[in-house]
Amino acid sequence: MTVLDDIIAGVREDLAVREAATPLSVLKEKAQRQTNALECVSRLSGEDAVAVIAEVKRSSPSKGALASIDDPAALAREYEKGGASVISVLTEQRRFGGSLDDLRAVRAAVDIPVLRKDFVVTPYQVWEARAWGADLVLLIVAALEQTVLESLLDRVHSLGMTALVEVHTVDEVTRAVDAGARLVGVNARNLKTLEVDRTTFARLAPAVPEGIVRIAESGVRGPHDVMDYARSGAHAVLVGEALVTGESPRSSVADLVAAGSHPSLRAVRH
Ligand SMILES: O=C(O)c1ccccc1NCC(=O)[C@H](O)[C@H](O)COP(=O)(O)O
Repeated sequence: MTVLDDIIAGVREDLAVREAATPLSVLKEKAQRQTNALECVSRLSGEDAVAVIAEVKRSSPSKGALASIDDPAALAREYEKGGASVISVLTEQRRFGGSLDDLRAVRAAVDIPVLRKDFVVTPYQVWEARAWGADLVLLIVAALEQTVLESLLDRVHSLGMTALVEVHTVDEVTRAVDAGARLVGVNARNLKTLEVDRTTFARLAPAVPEGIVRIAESGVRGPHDVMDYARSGAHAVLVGEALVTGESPRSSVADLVAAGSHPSLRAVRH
């Protein structure tokens, strides 16, 4: 069993408990009471600068406890003030210490789009994301059969949200594009070994067709990594650990945003 399999087994157990407590019909009513999801594709398309997706991440399978984050809303507000384009909220409980309550709190605290970052394997979780105010939902290609990926992507779009479709190989890029992804996230973290290889983005980016937004996920330690990813064609970066473990989340985000708009990157922007 891989780490990803293990995480998903736990996610399915927790999901069964929530499904027993809240019927899908109730969830749908809650989702329909939400204001419309915010548009995300153009915000992340890196027209003028590399966009920063800043993550609320308490712990991880690779590093264990990272930060206690007693007030995720306050952290998200700091990220927004630092210039983040999107807030990513890890809602998985067992390995990342997140929750849907974190998602709700962050949604209420900021004006920018919010990503539900979890291991989504059923439409119920997509409805949950909308019911708790998410604008984006992560779909991990490695965790999904192609027909399931396609139907989840359709559900995300039908609810007015955007999917961030995560890939780790060129074959997965093809699957993401065939399924209709508008945002493709290349994760430098191998979900089987948990090793981070920052060269993954440069290898996979050329396989992502023009017109699809390319997001570099994981392994950003500071401004130089944002610039390296940008030179390899990233329109946006997704950053967790470096922000939650730093001294000042607001200035850490601001430093990454400044790096992403560095004049030397104008020549490589496309
Ligand atoms: O972070 C992990 O250890 C991890 C392990 C298994 C599956 C997913 C994992 N992380 C989710 C993410 O994709 C990252 O939180 C995100 O890309 C930010 O990465 P980082 O900036 O390196 O914290």
